[in-house]
Amino acid sequence: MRGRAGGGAEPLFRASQPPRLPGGPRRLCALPPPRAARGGGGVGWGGGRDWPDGGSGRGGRRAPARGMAGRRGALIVLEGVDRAGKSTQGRRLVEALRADGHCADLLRFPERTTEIGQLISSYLVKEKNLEDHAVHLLFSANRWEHVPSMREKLHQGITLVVDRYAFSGVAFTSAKENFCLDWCKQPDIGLPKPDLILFLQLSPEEAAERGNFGNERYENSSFQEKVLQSFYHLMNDKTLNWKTMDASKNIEDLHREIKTVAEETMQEVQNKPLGELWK
Ligand SMILES: Nc1ncnc2c1ncn2[C@@H]1O[C@H](COP(=O)(O)OP(=O)(O)OP(=O)(O)O)[C@@H](O)[C@H]1O
Ligand SMILES: Cc1cn([C@H]2C[C@H](O)[C@@H](COP(=O)(O)O)O2)c(=O)[nH]c1=O
Repeated sequence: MRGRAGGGAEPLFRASQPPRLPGGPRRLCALPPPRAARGGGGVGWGGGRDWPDGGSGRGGRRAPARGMAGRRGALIVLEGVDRAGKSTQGRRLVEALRADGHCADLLRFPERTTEIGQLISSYLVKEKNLEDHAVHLLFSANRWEHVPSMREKLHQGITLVVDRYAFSGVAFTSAKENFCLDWCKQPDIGLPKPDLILFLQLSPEEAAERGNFGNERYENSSFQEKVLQSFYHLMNDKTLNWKTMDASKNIEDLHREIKTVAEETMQEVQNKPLGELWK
């Protein structure tokens, strides 16, 4: 995801966007407008929040605290090297899930609109230099600051599609000199555990041929190759549900595969408790 330098990411789903009225299944979640939509500045928290009747939820009607059927949403993470297509697929997935009548929101990390996120952004665009350990902890803090709203939404029945998560945090920092995977994982222990991690596999060479590669701090192929190796180490962890997707496929074919796996996962986990990462 590009074009967020200087803070102020553009919303992926604008609050003004009219809710979709699916012809398919009725939505199972109903909730008040997100804080981000009320307070402004939020990104990806489903400004296009949809109520079952297509209403806004404002105007006196009280929303239930949980999904109507008591089911939780799935936490689905997209990972991969820079330019693998995570943002493209994340947007497509949320659009498709919503069109099918599911409640789904898109979130991305780093979430550059918060104070921590703006500091991270200025580091990534090379306006600011930060010590490597410190920036690693900032990336993690940026995730933790969103945990309360993530948990709330998941328990309200909203599926969250997350563009990068703790795995990027570990893969990028551990690709630097003198960082081990174990140290890098520590600050993210206990985050909500993803139900599915879609690894968009693409060689750094192919990724570098995609749009605007080379502008931000980590965008060079030799570093991205080290990042890829770190991802492979993380993928050996069989306590996590990694699925490798061939990101060299065209956008539509890849989208269809991702949607199928995502829907299976949503079905499987809806009555299961949300886990804690690396615990
Ligand atoms: N399957 C694909 N085939 C060819 N081009 C693609 C594909 N998916 C995405 N792209 C293009 O590659 C570029 C990067 O895509 P996108 O922003 O989705 O990747 P990303 O993984 O989110 O990148 P980053 O992590 O660097 O923000 C965009 O120009 C996008 O249109
Ligand atoms: C979450 C996270 C990300 N990074 C790196 C990975 C990318 O190079 C940038 C973010 O770019 P995007 O276009 O906004 O996806 O930051 C990282 O080093 N640590 C992290 O925790």
